[in-house]
Amino acid sequence: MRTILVSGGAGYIGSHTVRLLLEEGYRPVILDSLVTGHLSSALPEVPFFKGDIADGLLVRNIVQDLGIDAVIHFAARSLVGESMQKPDLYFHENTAKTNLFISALLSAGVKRVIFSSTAAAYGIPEQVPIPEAAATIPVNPYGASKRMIEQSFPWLEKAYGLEWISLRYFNAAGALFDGSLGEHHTPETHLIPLILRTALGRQEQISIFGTDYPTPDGTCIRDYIHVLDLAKAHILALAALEKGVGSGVFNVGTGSGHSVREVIETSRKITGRNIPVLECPRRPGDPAQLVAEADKIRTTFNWSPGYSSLDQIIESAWAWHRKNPDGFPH
Ligand SMILES: NC(=O)c1ccc[n+]([C@@H]2O[C@H](COP(=O)([O-])OP(=O)(O)OC[C@H]3O[C@@H](n4cnc5c(N)ncnc54)[C@H](O)[C@@H]3O)[C@@H](O)[C@H]2O)c1
Ligand SMILES: O=c1ccn([C@@H]2O[C@H](COP(=O)(O)OP(=O)(O)O[C@H]3O[C@H](CO)[C@H](O)[C@H](O)[C@H]3O)[C@@H](O)[C@H]2O)c(=O)[nH]1
Repeated sequence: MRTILVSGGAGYIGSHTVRLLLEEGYRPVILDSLVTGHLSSALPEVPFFKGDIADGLLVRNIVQDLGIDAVIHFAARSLVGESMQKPDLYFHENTAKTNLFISALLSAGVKRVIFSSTAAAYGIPEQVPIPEAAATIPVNPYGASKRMIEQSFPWLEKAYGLEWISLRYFNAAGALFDGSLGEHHTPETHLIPLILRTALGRQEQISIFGTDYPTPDGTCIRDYIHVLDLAKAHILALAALEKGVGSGVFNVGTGSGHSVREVIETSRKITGRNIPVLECPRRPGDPAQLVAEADKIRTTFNWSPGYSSLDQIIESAWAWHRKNPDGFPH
């Protein structure tokens, strides 16, 4: 049985991936500082270490004591707006700490890492759908902090034999379908949770950031990917590294996009609730369209999304929000 260290395993995407690792017969181990994560999202049977990825001693002890075979590295700060206000925080938390984390892993003998990257690595895309080979010119420090780590990987591969896969997620969304696990960020900035909070009457209206984009209905288009499909991509990436498929960068998206208005309309249909909207100016830094070209991950890993229709994404997210209007208790 392979033992996988999951940094950020008490966060949104990490907690769903831990569930899938268990189902697929892996032994996950969580390292999380709980800076944005929730202890109550972690299962009691999964070993949990509260600590920082930059704590080299702790990391080496975990690797040695638990016999870590590979790492899935989710732990990061990921608020684009905050990164514009505090770029140094993002280069410290995401870039510097990840570099320390990987050094500690390598010194303890762990060579396989799956890394959470982002569509923000591309910046404003020149073409949509966006292929992995597109230019990467991030337009915010968050995207830059992740891209710098991707740039370090080939050097670490050459020097130390690091085997790495960087997954560039598009818009992670959705939850477990039984409402037992879902998305709880504070502050919440993502579109779907905010729409569903509005459906629950927790906020008066949902703001639409920009109605004058060059898209069919004037609102931004995004490629929403169900968190379980995202989790599956990590499992397949691990298997690929085990088989020696080789390191590289992969988009994780469906290859098709939905506008903000479409997401609101589908949410009205699924919740049966009134969802008032407020049309607002554009949010700075939002590209009109972000849609993945997803051929590389489909052909290399034989991955395909199973739960990423807009209906399935919103149904599952609604199950979580309705059952847990206040999110996780701690
Ligand atoms: N949510 C998205 O749509 C999205 C899109 C693209 C990329 N990503 C990336 O995916 C990853 C997970 O995102 P998420 O939405 O689950 O975020 P999240 O905030 O829910 O989870 C991040 C987890 O990492 C932990 N953490 C942060 N810094 C840490 C540190 N220094 N040491 C130990 N633990 C630490 C937090 O406590 C939290 O549990 C992040 O790297 C994020 O940048 C997310
Ligand atoms: O109240 C809101 C919130 C969002 N939006 C719009 O909804 C779309 C989706 O916005 P999100 O904030 O949910 O997601 P982003 O596309 O901004 O961000 C995602 O993609 C980024 C890459 O650009 C990063 O990877 C980030 O971590 C990830 O959540 C955007 O057009 C945004 O302008 C609204 O209209 N109203």
